[in-house]
Amino acid sequence: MQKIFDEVNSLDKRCYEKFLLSEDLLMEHAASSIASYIRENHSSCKSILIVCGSGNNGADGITLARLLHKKFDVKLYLASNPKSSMTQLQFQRVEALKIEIINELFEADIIVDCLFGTGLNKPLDEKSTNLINTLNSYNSFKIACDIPSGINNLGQVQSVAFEADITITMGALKTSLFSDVSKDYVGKIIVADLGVEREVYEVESNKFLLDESDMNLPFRNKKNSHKGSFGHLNVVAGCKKGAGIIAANAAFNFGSGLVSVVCHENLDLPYHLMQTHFISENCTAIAIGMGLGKYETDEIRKILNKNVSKIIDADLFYDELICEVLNQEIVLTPHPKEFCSLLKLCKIADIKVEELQNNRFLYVPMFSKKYPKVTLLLKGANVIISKNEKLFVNSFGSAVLSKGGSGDVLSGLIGSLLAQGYDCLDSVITASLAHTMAAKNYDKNNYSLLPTDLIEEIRKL
Ligand SMILES: NC(=O)C1=CN([C@@H]2O[C@H](COP(=O)(O)OP(=O)(O)OC[C@H]3O[C@@H](n4cnc5c(N)ncnc54)[C@H](O)[C@@H]3O)[C@@H](O)[C@H]2O)[C@@H](O)CC1
Ligand SMILES: [K+]
Repeated sequence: MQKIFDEVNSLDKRCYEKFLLSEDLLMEHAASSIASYIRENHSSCKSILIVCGSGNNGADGITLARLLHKKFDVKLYLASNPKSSMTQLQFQRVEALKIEIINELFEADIIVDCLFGTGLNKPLDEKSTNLINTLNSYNSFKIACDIPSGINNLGQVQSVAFEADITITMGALKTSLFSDVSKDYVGKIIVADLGVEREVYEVESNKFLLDESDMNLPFRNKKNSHKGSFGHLNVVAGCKKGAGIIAANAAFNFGSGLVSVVCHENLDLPYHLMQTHFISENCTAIAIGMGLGKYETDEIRKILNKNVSKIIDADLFYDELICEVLNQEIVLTPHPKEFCSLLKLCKIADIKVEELQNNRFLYVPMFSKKYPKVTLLLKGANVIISKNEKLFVNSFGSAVLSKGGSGDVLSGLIGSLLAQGYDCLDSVITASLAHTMAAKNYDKNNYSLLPTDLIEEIRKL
């Protein structure tokens, strides 16, 4: 996993003070990283348009123009006059080289967006909005320097933002790149070193971006085993029984030795799933909430107080009963609307979904601080997992998963690992990665995925 930071100004400052690197040197490395990327990946392209603002993001762009001059047909567009001292210095350097400054935008082979970086501190005016809209309308390959212009430090987009194919971000990963809104703008993200290795530049952080290698699949490492060695998950099926059956099916395919669906009515289940009317004596984990609908409160309370690992989803986020278990080691997997209800029930905030979506990295830590034993997974374009003030982002999700039943599969995967003895955080991290990797491997199209297709891909991981 890789560290994520809310801000990097203090890390830049640490570089000046601790390693005696100058701002000029850092900027040279920033621009050099973009130049190397272009030389290595787009050597056959001819024209490059670099669009610069008045601050140091613009200065990165002006420096880049100098580095690529002569190798490519480089044109600089200055959206406003160089303001920061670094921008002015870099500008004098390109003037000395007679690099062409243009007043009209055009569809170059590559566009590099250096309009605003981390210094964006107010809404875009009409001129900047129009400029970004024009750049977005071009078919050029689009590179964002540090962060696509228009995304602020909270990962919010007020009107428009540059739609990058790739973002080359300076020094370290920033939280703002991983808001749900940012997902449509950042493209692929790579980190540029600023004169020292990344591990030297970075300090401690409690936020992490998950990599594929963080997925710890339940491969068997003991030969002497039987079905009881891999746990028994009970999935409580409610009114909408399909949800529970999907979860149970996913759980069985993800390695749980036994899976039972708990339901008072007799169900017609696939042969590998068992049915029980009450929680099994030997169950090692419970999944509850999906498709639950109306139910007997006392019965659910009894299940929630059973001393085994639990994953709770869906309908229970609208019931005050949930507040009774928040001091247990449990897993909660709400989508944004359910999380808003949960925040209200536990008196943290009374907010609408839009407010949450604009501030996911604010409300998730608030919840975790109040309930450190809970492992929370907030669904979204970029899934956020949090436990005891540590936060993990899974950015592998895609629109393929935006279908009914995907969440039930995820609950089943988490339940399966809990039943097999994983702790809450490990279950959630591995299940979430497996869920998104399976969706990524589904190669038909991005609209037709069925829960059964997803489970089929899980089987192939
Ligand atoms: N500090 C350093 O050592 C380094 C900084 N670097 C670059 O510097 C960037 C940050 O530079 P700055 O702090 O100068 O900020 P920016 O270059 O992001 O922009 C700030 C400038 O834009 C103006 N501005 C902000 N919002 C505006 C809006 N909505 N409409 C019009 N004007 C607006 C500000 O008044 C200021 O002049 C980073 O994103 C990165 O690209 C990199 O070169 C790496 C090293
Ligand atoms: K930018």
